[in-house]
Amino acid sequence: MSGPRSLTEDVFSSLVGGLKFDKNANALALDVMRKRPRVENEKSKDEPNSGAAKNGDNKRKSALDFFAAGPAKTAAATSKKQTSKKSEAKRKDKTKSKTHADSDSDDDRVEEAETEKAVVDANADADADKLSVSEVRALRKRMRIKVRGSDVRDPMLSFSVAGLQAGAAAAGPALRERAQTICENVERSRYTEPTAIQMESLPALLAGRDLLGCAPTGSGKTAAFLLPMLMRLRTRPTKVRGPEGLIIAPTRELAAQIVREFEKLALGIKGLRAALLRKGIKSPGRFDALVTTPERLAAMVAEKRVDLSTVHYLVLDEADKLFEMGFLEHVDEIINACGPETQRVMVSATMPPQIEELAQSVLRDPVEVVVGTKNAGAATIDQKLIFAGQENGKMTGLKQLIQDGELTPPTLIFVQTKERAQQLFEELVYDGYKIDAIHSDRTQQQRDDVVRRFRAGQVWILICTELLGRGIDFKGVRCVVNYDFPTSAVSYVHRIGRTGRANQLGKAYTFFTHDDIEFLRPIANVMRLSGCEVPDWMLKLRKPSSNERKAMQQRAPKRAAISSRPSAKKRRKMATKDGPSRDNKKRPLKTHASNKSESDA
Ligand SMILES: Nc1ncnc2c1ncn2[C@@H]1O[C@H](COP(=O)(O)OP(=O)(O)OP(=O)(O)O)[C@@H](O)[C@H]1O
Repeated sequence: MSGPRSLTEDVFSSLVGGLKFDKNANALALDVMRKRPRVENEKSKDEPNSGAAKNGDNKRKSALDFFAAGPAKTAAATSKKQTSKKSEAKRKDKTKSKTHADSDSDDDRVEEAETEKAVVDANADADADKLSVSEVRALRKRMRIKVRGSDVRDPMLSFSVAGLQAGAAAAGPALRERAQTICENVERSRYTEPTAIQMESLPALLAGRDLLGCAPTGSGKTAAFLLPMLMRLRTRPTKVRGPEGLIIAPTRELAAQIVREFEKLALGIKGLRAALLRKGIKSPGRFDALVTTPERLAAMVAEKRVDLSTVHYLVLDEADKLFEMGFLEHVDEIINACGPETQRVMVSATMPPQIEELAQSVLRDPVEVVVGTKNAGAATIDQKLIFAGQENGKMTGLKQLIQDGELTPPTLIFVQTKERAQQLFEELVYDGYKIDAIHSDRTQQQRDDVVRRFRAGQVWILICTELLGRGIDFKGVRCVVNYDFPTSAVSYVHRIGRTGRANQLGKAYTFFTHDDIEFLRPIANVMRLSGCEVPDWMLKLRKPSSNERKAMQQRAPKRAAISSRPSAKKRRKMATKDGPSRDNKKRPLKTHASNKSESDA
């Protein structure tokens, strides 16, 4: 008997040979296909390829507007800001009178009247911020925002109590206080204005819509889904009822970071708590929001330790990664366990077309937002390719970069495997750099410790694998080095995206050898789309076939070990010819700085 196809099967067929997505087999997907109208608010095609490199400078400039505080504000936006100030003053008056009413009486009718008044006030205040249709169109064009979907709301130009409350107007005066607290937290975080993705996501998500958001690395997608979540979660009695919000991320490191961001933005909101789902966690259902990796959650659902039927706001962060094989089966289970009414949010800096189609199939009448050029690197990153000839040329090249002062700390160096992370660490640790390595072979405590010390500036160069490739926000990272060539353009975009975040400038160096040349073109293409100079010959290289690309993604190429020591064979030869081999000379004890704390523990 053949049952309905799962998402896993669908993605598998898409990965093994063209997308054969069976919409009819999936009731939910079928429903989506019937219901989803496709109204184009803006031109939806990506920028044409030609001329992109020529216009690189202009593109970089306009792309910097992801953080709206950029210099080129439209007159419209400025005048609306003044209006917004007026409405904020009005709002303060109203808040005063509201507080007065609250303290004077606890009569239910007063409470009801207040609810209605607050809703009307919020809408009126939000209306004061309203742009005309042509202003909205001009703003989106200037900020390179494309929006698709039915009944899309206007962008939110400022973080205001009225704006936050108007979106979620149904909830009444208690929410006004919450919106006020959120705005204070936003201000404390020094978010002066919403970024492009936040401008569009907030109104849609506050209104309860599903959303698919694609915006460059470091452009504020986390707050784009967290702020509406904070407005949409209900404060509840203390008894255990199950989480209302759920955020899935591909790595524990990213999940932990999202919890920290939640706590920062929710500070002072009574009764709203988020937790990282850990093995030993007691009664996870008592938290309002859970943040987790798919495997951990699926395991706990299977053990019946978490019930997801209460979830009404589900986020898939780094959604395209979560729809890849290995994660997809669990993600599929999680989406089903949350129930069909859950609001679904998917965001990422990259969204390959076949994954996008899959993601679309689980969204209902979504608003789609694309900021900048899809699948390109952030325009704040100066990207460079370095030809190293052979494998051992990379070490020479790296040391040269260090000597030339190009590796401004804090720096991240990406390699393709944990073994190579260890090898590179052992090569560099003797040179006296404040260096460490993070990969999946290290214990969770070591990983947490390394991340903490890197954030604190105690580690200047951090060697890492793809484990840190997605979503991690180390604010000050000035430089990223791809010591090993990334296995896909998507991986490249995310790796280099650890720098150049939040409108800061960053540098990215990528080494390539003779063997990497066959996969150079997709990376050169990303660079061109991001507005960087690339030699013409790279863009004219043969395009790797989709099978070659898939093979490369699944298995990184074999590379000679990173070592300045001669190979074992050479050492044996040297030992018989020249007496004792160099290997017999004792090297200093090699330890990670954090191994100490591990053995101390
Ligand atoms: N409105 C804002 N103004 C200024 N800074 C902001 C704003 N929103 C977010 N940020 C900051 O920008 C940085 C990047 O944000 P975030 O980590 O959400 O990026 P992202 O888009 O999720 O990146 P990635 O694709 O790599 O996951 C963070 O340090 C965050 O605190």
